[in-house]
Amino acid sequence: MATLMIQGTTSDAGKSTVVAALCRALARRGVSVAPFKPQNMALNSAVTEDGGEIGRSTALQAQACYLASHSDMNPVLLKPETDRGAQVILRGKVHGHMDALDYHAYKRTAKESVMAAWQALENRFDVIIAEGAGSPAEINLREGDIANMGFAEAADCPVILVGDIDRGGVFAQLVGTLALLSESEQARTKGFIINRFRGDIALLKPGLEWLEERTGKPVFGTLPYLQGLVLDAEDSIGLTHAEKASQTLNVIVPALPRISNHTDFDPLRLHPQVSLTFVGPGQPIPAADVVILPGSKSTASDLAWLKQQGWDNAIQRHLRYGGKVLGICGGFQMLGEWVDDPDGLEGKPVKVAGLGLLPLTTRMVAGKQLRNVRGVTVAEGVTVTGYEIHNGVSEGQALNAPLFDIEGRPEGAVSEDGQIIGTYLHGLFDHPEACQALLKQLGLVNGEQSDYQAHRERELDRLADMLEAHIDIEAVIALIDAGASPSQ
Ligand SMILES: NC(=O)CC[C@H](N)C(=O)O
Repeated sequence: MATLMIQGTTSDAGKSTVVAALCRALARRGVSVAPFKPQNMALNSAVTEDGGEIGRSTALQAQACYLASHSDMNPVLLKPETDRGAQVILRGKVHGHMDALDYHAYKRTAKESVMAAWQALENRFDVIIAEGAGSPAEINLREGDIANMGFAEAADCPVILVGDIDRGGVFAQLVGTLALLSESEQARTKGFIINRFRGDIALLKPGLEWLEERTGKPVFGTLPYLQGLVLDAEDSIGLTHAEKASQTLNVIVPALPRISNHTDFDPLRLHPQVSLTFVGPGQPIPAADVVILPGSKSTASDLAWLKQQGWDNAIQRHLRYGGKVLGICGGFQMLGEWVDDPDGLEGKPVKVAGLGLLPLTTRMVAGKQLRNVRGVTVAEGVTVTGYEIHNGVSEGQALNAPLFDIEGRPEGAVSEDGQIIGTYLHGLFDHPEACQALLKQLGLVNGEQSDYQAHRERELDRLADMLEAHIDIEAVIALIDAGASPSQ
């Protein structure tokens, strides 16, 4: 039983990717390994096999280990609902809503859950690859920390620090981060990984030697910038998309302030016949074949945002021109007549008018619905898989014409003219046949099959290959075996 923690000098330094790569590299060598992220802040979540909710990036790392995901792999998940408050998920279950100050105080209690979850994993697996959050040098958040060094110290595990050279200033990132750590934290930091390097490594060499000399710690390797990597993102939306050979179906998605599970769209980003564009605030809304309203952590406030941006009128115009609209989860709720949140589960108590495109109303009720599902499309009987994460319960006539049949339970809605479609299912494009069938319903008549699951598996292997080629993995394994002993 041994734990290694990967921390980063900044958010988005590539920790999740390094952890996924390391997990796959070790798992395919036959090591019994599991991922662990003590605390994550993200609106992309997954339903675990034990019926809990964790960050998607951790669920992907579980897949990298050939494991089903488990709530213990990410015991604290913070899902921001406003700029200052978040829903706190503890070991897979909703604990409540807290603002930043309350949470800071609550961390001491949360730490017990974090350590209990880690213990449970340690009992099941030989190696745990833990992932930090943000940077360990956030000195204002250091007290009672559970996300980075607070966990590493409690678990007494070694740490590797990842710096992102693509942002520039990587030596300052690494040396500066180290300088801000306490002596014991510095000692447990056993070396570095430089991420996202492009160019001639010969030019970087003198810098790496300087870094090793200056800190007395090794650089385990320098990872290249990976082009076109599409894997479940932790939170931020990568707005670029590769050029497509033939652009057939133009899909636009408003980048809602509280968009949740935008990973639903990854299969579309990769699909050779789909051009997917996220439209941000203030951007003109381009002409499109399909508008998809994504999931939202705060349906009512995102709906207000949508109206402020003029999307309600744009969608009406889009429909008049024969376009189609798909709403997923929060987006589905927005398509109805009312969204009612009497207890303020997602902010303040409100009742707001929806877009009025489907005869249904939604009420937010306590007790989150969390489930992985499997069913068929009503139109063609094609297999679909997905998962549900929502408080809302919808009612109304629209539900009499469902989109899916989930083992006898009608799910979603299709308008009479087929222009407006809604569903609570996330991950609905993941299954290749479902993706093809749904794109057909959205207007792509001769759609090819695009297998996103197979893509994910290939990408994980590609990541592990890349890691093996550029990192001294034997040294990393030796570090895992040695633990946090004061070797340097
Ligand atoms: N995942 C979602 O889009 C959730 C929708 C909404 N916030 C609810 O909880 O019902």
